[in-house]
Order: sequence, then C-alpha cells, then structure tokens
Amino acid sequence: MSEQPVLEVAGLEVSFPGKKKMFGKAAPIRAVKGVSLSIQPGETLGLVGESGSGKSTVARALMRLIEPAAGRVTLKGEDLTALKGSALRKARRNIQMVFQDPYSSLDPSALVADTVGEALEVHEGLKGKERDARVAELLELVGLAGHHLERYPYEFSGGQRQRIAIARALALNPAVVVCDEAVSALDVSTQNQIIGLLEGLREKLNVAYLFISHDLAVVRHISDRVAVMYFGHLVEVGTVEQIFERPAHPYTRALLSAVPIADPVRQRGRKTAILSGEIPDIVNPPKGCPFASRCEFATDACTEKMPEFRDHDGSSVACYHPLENSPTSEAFALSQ
Ligand SMILES: Nc1ncnc2c1ncn2[C@@H]1O[C@H](COP(=O)(O)OP(=O)(O)OP(=O)(O)O)[C@@H](O)[C@H]1O
Repeated sequence: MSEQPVLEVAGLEVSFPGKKKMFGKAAPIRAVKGVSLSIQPGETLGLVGESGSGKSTVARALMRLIEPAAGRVTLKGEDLTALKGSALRKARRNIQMVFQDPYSSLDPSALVADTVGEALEVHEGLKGKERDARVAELLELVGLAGHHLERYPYEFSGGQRQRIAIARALALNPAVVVCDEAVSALDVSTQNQIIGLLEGLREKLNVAYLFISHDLAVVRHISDRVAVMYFGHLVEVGTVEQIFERPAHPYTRALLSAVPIADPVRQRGRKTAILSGEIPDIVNPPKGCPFASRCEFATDACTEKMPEFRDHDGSSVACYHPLENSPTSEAFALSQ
C-alpha cells in the first residue's frame, strides 16, 4: 500500500482578470482548469507542457502565492486553501520554491547569512551565532563552504547562487520543494551538478519535488512520475517510463516528438507527430478538448466535451482515444 501523499491538489482552478475592453466586461483568463495531482514523500513529480500551458500558475497557486479560484491543496494532511494569516505562514514552511533565475531571486544587498537565515529567525527565533551556525550547516549541505556567510550574491557564480537559493528553500526542512525551471538558466555542466545535488538532497532528507521544466531530457532523468499540461488542463500523468516510452495522450506524444534528435539522418527518417496548428484562444476556450483542433485522431466527441481522466496502460489520461504503444516514443528514446 502506498503512503499518504505529502501534497494533494484537487480541482485547482486559477483565473486572471482579462484585458479591459472598450465595451462590455473583460472575460477572465482561465489559466488553470481543474488540475488534480498528488506527490508522495520523497517523490519527484515532473510537470511539463508548452510555454503558457499553466505550469508556473499551478506552482504559485498551490503555494498560495496567488489565490486559486477553486480547488483544495492539502499539504501533510493540512488544507492549505482553508488557512489564513499566521496559520498559513506556519503551514507554508513545509513547501518552498526554487526559481529559475538565481540572479533575481536573491536580494543583491543581503549577505548570504541573512538570505538563508531569514526564515530561521522568523519561524524558529534563531539569532546571532546560533542562526549563523545553522546557516553554515545548510551551506555545507548544498556543497558550499560555511565561510561564505559574510558574502553577497554578486560574489558567486550562477550555479553557486542556485545552491544558495536551494539552501534558503531547505532552511525550514520542508516536505516539498517546487523547482520552477530551477536549472534552466544554467549551462549544461552546472545543470548536471545542481541536478545531482537535488537528487542527493532527496535521498538525505526525503524531500519531495514538483519539478517544472521545459527540458524533457532533464525531467526524464530526475522524475519518478510526470504530469503533462496543455492549455491549463492536466492531460496525462504516468510514471517516467510510461510517459516517455508509451505516451497515451496524442499531445504527450507530439510534445516528445518535437524534441530534435542530434543526428540529422535519424531526424529525417523519424516518424513524428509534430505540434502543428494554433493553440486555442485562452479568452475564448473551446468547450471540448483544447487539443482537438491540433489532433490527428480527434472525433466529434472530442470537440463536444473535455474527456474525463481514465486509467490506460498504467497511466492516467484525459483522452477519448488514448494511443497504444506510441511509435514516436521510440524516436525520443533514441535521441537520449
Ligand atoms: N498575472 C497574469 N495575468 C494574466 N495572465 C496571466 C498571468 N500569469 C500568467 N498568465 C497567463 O496564464 C497562462 C499560463 O501561464 P504560465 O506562466 O503559468 O504558463 P507556463 O506553462 O508556466 O509557461 P512558461 O513555460 O512560459 O513559464 C498563460 O496564458 C499566461 O499568459
């Protein structure tokens, strides 16, 4: 029997106010529609999808950095969506975020000791030497020497700054860390080091990750399971093997086959399901599956109603005609 999930998201909806029109009311932008997912302790769930599919909005809403319009977020058994004020701040200790850009996410005027130690002061009342000793431990945990305490972010490389951001995220020993494109701004060798660090920390601390990335090779490497988003909807969730080797949703297959293969001969001979066609207008969404207009398998049912999730060959997929043994996945496997 599986453990209780550390994070459960059910029916998450997020809307933004639409652009004001000259006449009439502005239609809201429904950026996230009915997203449900769960993460087990110590598990890494990858979250992928094209730009604008809603990945960052899911992350920000589940941390209550923006208010969801509907849905429930349960963190370590506690309903985050029902909490306010100090109760919310306390519960949020358990979920922290690492952002893409370590240059802008760290305060340039703050010493590393203050950046990493702030949460320890606020939540645990640690001060002075006691706080700094804990910060030095955290720096060592992320592979930096403890004596970096008295330095400013500009004195570090991009990779070292991301290590500082990770140390800050881990200060309160969270159960979940959301990594939103956390390695995307780094060069490949630094990326590999940070990924190795995240994997090591997961082993040591049993922390779970929601790992958002547009880099499918990185997601494949780090994730246990992968969730695929399209146009604000989750369309498929499965183990990393299922998603990459037997994608069931035509969108997942197209997304994977859009990854170029380095060898031009193999690239030319490859059977692809290229992502062609326009993404629907987010202000006037279609009533059925939003991928139907781009999907070679779409039927009338697809344009009528968004399909419910169903189990298919071990994954969970929102599609009326999930694919069997999708051939493009083989091409993706070859590209690795
Ligand atoms: N503050 C906002 N106001 C209005 N619309 C927004 C706002 N933030 C996001 N959106 C819209 O919500 C949708 C989802 O955006 P989001 O940034 O979550 O996508 P994403 O999958 O994270 O994309 P990317 O990979 O480019 O970061 C997009 O249509 C975006 O334009």
